[in-house]
Amino acid sequence: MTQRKPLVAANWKMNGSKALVDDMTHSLAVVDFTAVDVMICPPATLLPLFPQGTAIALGGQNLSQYDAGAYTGELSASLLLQAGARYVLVGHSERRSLFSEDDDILLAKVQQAVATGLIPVFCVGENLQQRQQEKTTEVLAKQLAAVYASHPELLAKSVIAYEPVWAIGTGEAATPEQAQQAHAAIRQLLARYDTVAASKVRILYGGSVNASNAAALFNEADIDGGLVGGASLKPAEFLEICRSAKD
Ligand SMILES: O=C(CO)COP(=O)(O)O
Repeated sequence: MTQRKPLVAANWKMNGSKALVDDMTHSLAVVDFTAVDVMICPPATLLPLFPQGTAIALGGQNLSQYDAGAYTGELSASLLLQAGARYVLVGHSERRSLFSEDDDILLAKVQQAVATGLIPVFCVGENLQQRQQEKTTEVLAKQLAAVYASHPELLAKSVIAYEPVWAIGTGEAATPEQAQQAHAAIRQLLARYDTVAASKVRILYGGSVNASNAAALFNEADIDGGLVGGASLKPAEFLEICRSAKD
């Protein structure tokens, strides 16, 4: 139905090893990459350990808002690119809440990524209290506006990830209906800034995706793949999730 090719992305967070790089690469060799794009965001030190010349794309989990200089411990977009990344997560809820990344920082990060040729995967999502107070759309609107209202040209270069905070790492995924409703709202909100880009942008669902619930989620009209945490550390299960995504 859609012209959007699905993307299934792994976020290993602060997990993984050289052994997992090898196991995952081996396991994913059988994916039909004409039907789905697959991307892995390992810890940055593991990026160069992935073999070159496979169809698996790589991403960073975070980047600096600065381009170079005296920023001890930080990694620039250019360093990630040179380590093999093509994508980078920006604004994951763990970065927002645990590392105090605010709207201004996140805009700077998306700009750094795009200026350097990385595709930002911009993460948005409400927490439980916001959902219970029926503020989900309002929260999504504010998070998206922080980047795309002032810089609509960044949308055509982005991927969006909808990750409701209450579904991350809890085993309680959004239902396909809940997720589709949020994805449709995101697409509609983005259409304010660029209608064409909004219809083309891939919107991934993240939050307790596993091999049992992936197909039903990916089947929804505005869900263009997933951003998978815990289940992306298990090669056989992650392969199943990749296989659940079709055009
Ligand atoms: O945060 C996530 C991906 O970025 C989701 O994590 P889980 O799949 O472990 O819920």
